[in-house]
Amino acid sequence: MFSDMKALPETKESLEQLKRMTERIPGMIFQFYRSAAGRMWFPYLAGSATLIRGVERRLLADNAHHAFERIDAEDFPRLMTAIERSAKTHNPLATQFRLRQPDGEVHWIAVRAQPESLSGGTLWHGLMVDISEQVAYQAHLRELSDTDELTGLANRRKLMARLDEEISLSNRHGTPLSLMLIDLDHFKRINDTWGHLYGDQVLTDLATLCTNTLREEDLVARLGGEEFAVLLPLTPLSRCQPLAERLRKYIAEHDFGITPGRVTVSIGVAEHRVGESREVLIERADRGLYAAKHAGRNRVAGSE
Ligand SMILES: Nc1nc2c(ncn2[C@@H]2O[C@H](COP(=O)(O)OP(=O)(O)OP(=O)(O)O)[C@@H](O)[C@H]2O)c(=O)[nH]1
Repeated sequence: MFSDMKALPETKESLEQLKRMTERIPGMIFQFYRSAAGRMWFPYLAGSATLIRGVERRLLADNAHHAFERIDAEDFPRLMTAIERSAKTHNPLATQFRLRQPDGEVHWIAVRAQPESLSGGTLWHGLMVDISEQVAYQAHLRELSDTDELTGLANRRKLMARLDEEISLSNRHGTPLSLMLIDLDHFKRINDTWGHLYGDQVLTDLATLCTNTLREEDLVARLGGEEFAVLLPLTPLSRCQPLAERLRKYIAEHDFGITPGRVTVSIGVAEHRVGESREVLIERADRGLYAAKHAGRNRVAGSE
C-alpha cells in the first residue's frame, strides 16, 4: 500500500488531489491577512465546510468580519488581542474561541497560525480545528473532581475554590458573605443503630433538604464525613442566622424513616469580615459549631 504513495510532481492532478484532500480534513487550513490599517480577510481558506457553516468563503476572501460576527462576544476581544500580540512579537497565534453556527449551536474552535511580516501587514498561515468534544470532556472531568460521590453536592475542593472567589469579591466590593458549617448530631449512634447504609441514606437526604431549602446562588458542599457547609454570597449574618435556624428546624422535623426527632444538626455561622482570610472565616464558623454542640446540639450558634 505504501509503495503506491509516491510523492507526485506538482502537476494539475497533484493540485487536484491536494484540493480534494484539504476539503476532507477535519478542520481548516487558511491564510489570514491583516493590513497595517486593520482590514482583515482570508486570502486562502480550505477544509471541512462544517467548521464555518453558512458563511460563503468568497465573502471571507474579502472581509473576515463575516466569520468574526459569529464569534462569542466574550471570546472576540481575546482573539483580537492574540492576533495583535502575534503580529507584534512574531510568535505563533495560539488561542481558542466559541463560534456560533447558523442553527444556534456553539462550537469551540482552536486556532494555531504562524505569522509572516509583509510590507503592508501580517499574513498568518495556520489551521483551525473543532475541539468541542474535548472541551465538553474536560468540563465533565472538572465536574467529577468537584463533586462529592455519595451526595452529588460540591466537595471540599470546590467549596474552597468558591470561598476564595467570593472572599475576593467581598473584599473588593465590601459585599456581605456568610458561611454555615453543619454537622449531624450523634451520627455515630445512627450508624451503629441503623447500619452504615442507612447512614449513607441520611447523608443523601440531608443534602437534598439543604439544597431545597436554600437559594440557587448558595453553594451547599459536603466537607467529608457528616460535615456540610453552605456558602451564602450577598448574605449578612442577620439573614444567615434565621436561614440556618429554618434549615435546622426543617431537618429536625423531617421524616428520615426513623422516629422523627432522631436526626438533628448543629450549625455554626459566621460572616466574612473585610480582609479576613478563608482560614479565619472557617475557624470562626467552626467555633460557632463547637458552641452549638457544647450547648446541647440541635441548635445554631455564631462566634465572635
Ligand atoms: N454512613 C456513613 N457514615 C459516615 C460517613 N462518613 C463518616 N461517617 C460516620 O460519621 C460518624 C461521626 O461520628 P463522630 O465524629 O463521633 O460524631 P457524632 O457521632 O456525629 O457526634 P457529634 O458530632 O458530637 O454530635 C462516624 O461514625 C463515622 O463513621 C459516610 O460517608 N457514611
